[in-house]
Amino acid sequence: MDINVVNSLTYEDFVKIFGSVVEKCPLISAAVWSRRPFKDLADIETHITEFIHSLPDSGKEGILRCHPDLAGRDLQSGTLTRESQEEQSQAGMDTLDSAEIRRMYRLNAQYKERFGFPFVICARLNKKAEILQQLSERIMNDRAAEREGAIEEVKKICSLRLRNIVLSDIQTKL
Ligand SMILES: NC(=O)NC1=NC(=O)NC1=O
Repeated sequence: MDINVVNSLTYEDFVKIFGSVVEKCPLISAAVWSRRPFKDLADIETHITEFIHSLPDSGKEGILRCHPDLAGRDLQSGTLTRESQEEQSQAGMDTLDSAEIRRMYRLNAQYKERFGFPFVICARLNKKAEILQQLSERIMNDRAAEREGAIEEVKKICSLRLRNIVLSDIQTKL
């Protein structure tokens, strides 16, 4: 996607294209649009990261609360966003056996109970064994450390979704 095209997008089209790079948080792209013109894709990512880091803890936790559980209700009922569905399937969340599903439900519930926001990890960079391992380890963290770690995962998810948008645009052009 040519950066000059991106820089000439109306904010409606910019949000339509980039609004889902942070799960269910189109506000972030709607805010970042004002920072155009962007030098390149990395520049958009930098502005998104800066926006997220500028938020108070409550704002960061709000972003985390917009994420569906891994192997949770939304996956079971088929109501995940397209991006989340692809990411969770790729990590094998849709092929867990009943014992693994029960373990994910239990650990996700315990994690939410402790922190008041859901466990978030970049599913594209982890397979189910690693996800279960991370969930059972990270639940022991203190809240501040866990909030920051989870936001780092949101940034990884965002980075991969941004790249997907650019790549899919190039593919439609070819
Ligand atoms: N709770 C989560 O970590 N959810 C997710 N991580 C991803 O990479 N995609 C999701 O839906």
